[in-house]
Amino acid sequence: MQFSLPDKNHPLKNAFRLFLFTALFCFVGSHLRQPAELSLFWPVNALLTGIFVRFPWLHRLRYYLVCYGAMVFNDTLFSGWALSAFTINGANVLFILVAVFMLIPRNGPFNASGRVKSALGIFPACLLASVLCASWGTLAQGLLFREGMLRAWSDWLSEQFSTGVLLLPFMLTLPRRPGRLFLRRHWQKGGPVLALLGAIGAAVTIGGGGSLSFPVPALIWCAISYPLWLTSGLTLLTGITEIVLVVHGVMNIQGDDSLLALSHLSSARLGVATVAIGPLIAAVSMDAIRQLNRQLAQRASHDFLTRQLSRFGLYDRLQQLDQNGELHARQAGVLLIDIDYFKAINDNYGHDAGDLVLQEVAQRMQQTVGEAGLVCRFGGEEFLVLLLDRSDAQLLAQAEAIRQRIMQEKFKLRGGAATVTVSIGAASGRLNGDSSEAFNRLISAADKQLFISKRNGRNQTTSASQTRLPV
Ligand SMILES: Nc1nc2c(ncn2[C@@H]2O[C@H](COP(=O)(O)OP(=O)(O)OP(=O)(O)O)[C@@H](O)[C@H]2O)c(=O)[nH]1
Repeated sequence: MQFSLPDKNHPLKNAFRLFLFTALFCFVGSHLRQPAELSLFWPVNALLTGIFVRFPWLHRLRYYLVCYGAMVFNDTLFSGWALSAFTINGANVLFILVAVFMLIPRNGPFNASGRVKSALGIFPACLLASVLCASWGTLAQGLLFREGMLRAWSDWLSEQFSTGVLLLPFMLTLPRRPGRLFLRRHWQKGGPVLALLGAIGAAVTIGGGGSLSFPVPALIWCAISYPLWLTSGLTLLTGITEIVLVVHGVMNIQGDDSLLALSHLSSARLGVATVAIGPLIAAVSMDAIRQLNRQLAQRASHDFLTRQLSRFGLYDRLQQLDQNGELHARQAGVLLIDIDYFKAINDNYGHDAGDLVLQEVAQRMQQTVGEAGLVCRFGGEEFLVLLLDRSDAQLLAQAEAIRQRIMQEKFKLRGGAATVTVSIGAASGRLNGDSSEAFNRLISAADKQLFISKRNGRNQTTSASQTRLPV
């Protein structure tokens, strides 16, 4: 199934299609007028709102006039109305205008996050649009149908509000090829739909005031299992089904002796239970989402292989410390540590062995600096150690301790044991002003020292304050 979309370059074609669309759904709506004057569903307002919000460039006076024309045309032709066709349909256009104005995306085209935001705004938008639409409509209708104003107003409002809230989420989230998307991804996950059918069946069988809420847990299960548009579609269908079943007396919300022998209270209790379980299911799934977010954050901030901070994680940690004022004016020491001839380890022992060396080197570094230092895999076979509040002499001593610890104990690799050495560049300074800038300056100073260590034969530490320590 693919929709034929409005085309910016063909205004006449758009106007023609909008006219037909509006007239068609007005025709459908006016044949749902029951029991008498007011329609059971008047979907055209919500449908047009959805179209105008999804295609904001249609939000032009001329297209509203086309829709209004189609509404008046339908009522003049099929309802036999004259002047009232003009006044009553003003209420419909008012609904569309208010809802579109509140939901239309203001920052650029209608993207996915815009849709979600619009979905959240549907409730207040429909409420305001329905109140205004019902007020205007009741004035016109009061003259026409001579009904009690308050009753007419509340009927009108509740119909417009419920139809808008049911239809618009679906309209705003529906993808272009829903059929193909559904078949490709979700056809095996039938459980939630079966539960929904079961819940509606139970509501019909049990009846009573609580039965309307029976589908709530199944709909939340749908929300967890299916995409937004599909859940919105199923919610729409459930809502329509319930209203139709109630109207035709199939679903008896007043309770009835012909139904299961359950009291009103039992039905209400079941209803309350299903409502209560709804937020619980939502809370459990939110908890799962939060856990997943934590795992993702952990993955982004830590290097998968060595389990040490990634470069991103280090900067993130520094930012946190900085925001807490824990870095200001403190002495920071940076050690840039690069494994010597690491390519040869890969070449001689294989990439897996190279990975083991990286893990073991990181572990030895962490054991040497302990909790006091931050160890980060800065990239490839290069590590960074950050130590706070150390004098230059202490920083160099720490660097030497790391170097010795890595060099002294051979690494057990498949096919033998190898001595691994590292070259270190050290730099230190006070973190005044912008801490991240000061930190970057330290890194670049340490990098220069690392280069000198490499150039002078590797397996040594060089520092900005005290050049080259002995091998
Ligand atoms: N096994 C493994 N190898 C890596 C990883 N990341 C980078 N390398 C390798 O590290 C090697 C770095 O090589 P070079 O930059 O030439 O450095 P080197 O051989 O250590 O030489 P020097 O630094 O000059 O002493 C490259 O062969 C990369 O493929 C990794 O995650 N695992």
